Amino acid sequence: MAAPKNTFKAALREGRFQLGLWAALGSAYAAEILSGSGYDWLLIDGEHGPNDMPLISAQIGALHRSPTHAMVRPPMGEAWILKQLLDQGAQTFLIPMVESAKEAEALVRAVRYPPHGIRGVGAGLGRASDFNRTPDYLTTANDEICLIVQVESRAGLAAIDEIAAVEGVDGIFIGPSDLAADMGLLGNPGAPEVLAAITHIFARTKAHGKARGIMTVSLPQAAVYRDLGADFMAIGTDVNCLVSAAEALRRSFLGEEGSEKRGGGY
Ligand SMILES: O=C(O)C(=O)C[C@H](O)[C@@H](O)CO
Repeated sequence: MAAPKNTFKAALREGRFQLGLWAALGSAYAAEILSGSGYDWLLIDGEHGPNDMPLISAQIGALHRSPTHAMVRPPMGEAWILKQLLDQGAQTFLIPMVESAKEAEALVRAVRYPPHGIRGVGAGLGRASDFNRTPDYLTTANDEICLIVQVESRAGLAAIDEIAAVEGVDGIFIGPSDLAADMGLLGNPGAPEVLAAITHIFARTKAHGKARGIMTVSLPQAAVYRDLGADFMAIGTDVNCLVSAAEALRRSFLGEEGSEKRGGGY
């Protein structure tokens, strides 16, 4: 019996758009609730959510046998944390702030077993191998890993072709908020200059045969990104959903008009 099939990676390869949601509450219960909401993937945010390894593992577990695929973002793309996340069953990774082919190549090695990489052998202790109940896990795991790197700075923008060309990078994900910030447009990810950069990154990513990803909490902006060719996209966050729904309920009961003001980033 082989490593679990990565349904998200397979969908991208078949050209099937994948709709996602950001999970930053740091709650396995919330992740389990959201797994029934019809999204193709859920991003477990270890960069901006109050997540540690036990919490991320619990969220991976909450999604484990659901139709919603777990995508995990570590705080940084470092081999030691990727090793732990892999053994906990993560198969799809979103790595923040990648700015060179050298960084991307190191990430590819970190998520693969030798001879193609440096991943330590320990999955027999973890969910990845169904706790050592998957006889062929070691020899089949590499192919079911999906590595997505974030391009979200001027340096990453300048290096997009070398990054997208790296064998083993399956997709490029744009972080509009951080990209805007680095472009001197903090809090304004919808600025024309940012859209121009996104358009270029998408075009070069497509040229290298890789998947194009992005996120937004604005549905009009999501339509623009979809028209630009996004292959996978998050259209909201659990935090925003909770805040907006709770405040809308209060206003509705009290008969209040209008909506709460939000900050520029998300
Ligand atoms: O820079 C971005 O935009 C992202 O990478 C997404 C954000 O980190 C996250 O805050 C989404 O809410």
